[in-house]
Order: sequence, then C-alpha cells, then structure tokens
Amino acid sequence: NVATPSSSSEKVCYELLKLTSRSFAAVIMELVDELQKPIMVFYLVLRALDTIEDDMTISNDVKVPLLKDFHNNLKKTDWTFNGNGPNEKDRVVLTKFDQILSVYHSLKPEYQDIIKKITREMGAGMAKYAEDQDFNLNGVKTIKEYDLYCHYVAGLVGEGLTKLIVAAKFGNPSLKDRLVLSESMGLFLQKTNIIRDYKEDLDDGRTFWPQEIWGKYAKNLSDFEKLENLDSGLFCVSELVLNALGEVKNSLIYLSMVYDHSAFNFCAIPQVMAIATLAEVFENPLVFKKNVKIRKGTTCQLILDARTYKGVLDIFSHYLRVIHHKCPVSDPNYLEISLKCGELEQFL
Ligand SMILES: COc1cccc([C@H]2O[C@H](CC(=O)N[C@@H](CC(=O)O)C(=O)O)C(=O)N(CC(C)(C)C)c3ccc(Cl)cc32)c1OC
Repeated sequence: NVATPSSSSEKVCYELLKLTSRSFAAVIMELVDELQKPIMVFYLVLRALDTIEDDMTISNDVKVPLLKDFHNNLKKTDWTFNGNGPNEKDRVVLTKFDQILSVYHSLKPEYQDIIKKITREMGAGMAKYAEDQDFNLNGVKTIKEYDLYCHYVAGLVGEGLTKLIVAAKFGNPSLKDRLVLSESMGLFLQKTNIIRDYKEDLDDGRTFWPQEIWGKYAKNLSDFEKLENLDSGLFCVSELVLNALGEVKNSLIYLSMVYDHSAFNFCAIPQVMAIATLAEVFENPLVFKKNVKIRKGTTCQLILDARTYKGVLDIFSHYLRVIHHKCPVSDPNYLEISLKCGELEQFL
C-alpha cells in the first residue's frame, strides 16, 4: 500500500527516504499508513543526526552542542544545516530538514514525543563519544563499552520503534515493559554491521571491534590485514559472531510479539539480512579486504521467506546450521559456537 503523500513536504520526505536507503525505503513504504509517516520521519531524523556525527569536517566545538541540542530543532519549523560532509546523499537530509520538520509537526503529539525523547538520548550519547578522546584514539575497549556504544546508536532506535508500534496498537503492549528485547533488535543489527565493516572503518581510521575480544588474537587491529595473521583474524571474527548471536533469542521473542503484518515485515527483514550476513562473514577471509555483502538473489529470497514467523525461524535455523558446520575444530571458539548454535536451534 503505497501511501498517497498529501503534503508537498511529505513528497520531499519520501524522496529523501529513497535517496538515503533505497532498499529499506521500500520496506518503510509497505508499512500500514498509521506507522508509515512517524517511522519515515523517525528514520530521517536519525539519518540527519548520523550525518552530523559522521561529518569529520565539523569541529568538535560546533559538533558537540549540535548533537546535544539536536532534539531542540524538532520544536522549530525552519531549521536546516549546510554541512559539507563527504556524501551528498546524506547532506541533503540536513539542507532539507525544514521539510522533515513540517511532516514531524503533522504527527500525533504522542509520536512526536517518542521521536523527540529518543533523539535527545541519542544526541547526548553521540556527543559523549565525540568528546571522548580515549574512544577516538583507541576505539572500544571492553565488551561492556561495546554494548553501550551499540545501545546509543542502535538500541535506542529499537526502543523508539517499539514505542511507536505499541502506541499505534500494532504490537503487544508488554513490548514496552521488556525493552531488553528492543535492545537486542538493535544490537544484533549493529554488531553484524560492525563485524562486516572492518575494512571500511579501518580505512576511515575508526574501529568498533572491542579490544577485549580482538586483543586476544592480535597486538593491533590492523594486523588482521596481513595474510600471515589470517587464521587469528578468522578466530577473532568467530568470537565476534558468537557475541552477536547472543542477541538472537531476544530478537526472535520480539518478532513473535509484533502483530501487524507490515510492522512484522519491517522488523523481520533487517534481522534475517543480519543472520545471513553473519553466516557470510563467518570464516570468510574477504572480511579483511572489503565489505562482504550477501548476494542480491539471496536478499530477494530472504524477503519472500521472512513474511511469516515460521519463515523467519526457518531462516535462522538454516544460517545457524551453516555457521555451525563452517566452524573448524581448530577454532578456539569451536565449543562455544557449537553450544550456542545448539541452544538456539532447539529454541527454533
Ligand atoms: C525494532 O528495531 C528495528 C526494527 C526495524 C528496523 C530497524 C532498523 O533497520 C535498519 C535496516 C537498514 O537500514 N538496512 C540497510 C542495510 C545496511 O545498513 O546494511 C538498508 O537496507 O539500507 C537499520 O539497520 N537501522 C540502523 C541501526 C541498525 C543502526 C538501527 C535502522 C535505522 C533506523 C530505523 Cl527507523 C530502523 C532501523 C530496527 O532498528 C533496530
């Protein structure tokens, strides 16, 4: 059901959505009308926040207050920002932010409130990391810090979406009281992206792999780029995948509590893409060379198969078996991986 955008600002927002993330935009366009506008606005506001955080041409004394106070822009009607960030695609979300504001102000106050609260918390978290010298120099140290970083950039998104879905009465209200489930929805996606983006982030001079894990396999994170360190690199990826699999159970419980078919699709599709990506990066030397992506044909098949809860369970069951069978006995994580896959497979 492609909504018929009523206002001109809504038309601009749909264009911005398609520009920023073609594949995901299609999923948002399939959402039931009641959720489509609030989630589109939420997605674009998050994109704007992300674009500021990623823009290395903005000095900290400008960036930090910009992030911390970003939620206050939601009270305005004409705010825009001319960043000079790297990619034009994202910058336009800021130069046309007044269009997003216009649609934001047309939302029900309850939806506006949910979006504003998450934006405030996320902006505060991003400002904290922007100011954190140690984080900028040495990246993420402990698994605890890894989870906290992922909470700010992804867990909060899950929380906001859950509150929108429950407010619109398309999900089990108890999802609001079990935010640990929304947290896992975000952490599973973000941890998968962080494992996959090793090379891209390293080339950008950033790293999000927690030292508490990679430090067992190398002295420096960039060591994994060298062929002689390939084995320890693959073992490190195994442990990172094992850590990400720790979010699977909660994510599957979450999906079982989303009633509306279009909201279920919206939540399930990124999760099945993530488990397929984890299986792709697992024991895959190409992770240290480029961004490993699942094939287009696989993506299409996953979208078709993920339309029912049973279909999602079958997809997870398949890729957990793939990971289990790919794990060599020489991998120090072999036993843990087998136990985790076994534990999850019986749950499926
Ligand atoms: C209950 O929680 C969710 C339910 C459904 C979808 C998402 C989640 O899925 C996309 C899916 C998406 O955007 N996929 C990209 C592909 C890619 O990024 O590799 C795409 O299809 O372009 C995603 O990745 N993120 C970004 C974060 C992970 C940081 C939250 C994201 C950003 C903004 C929003 Cl509103 C939603 C999401 C959820 O968020 C947890």
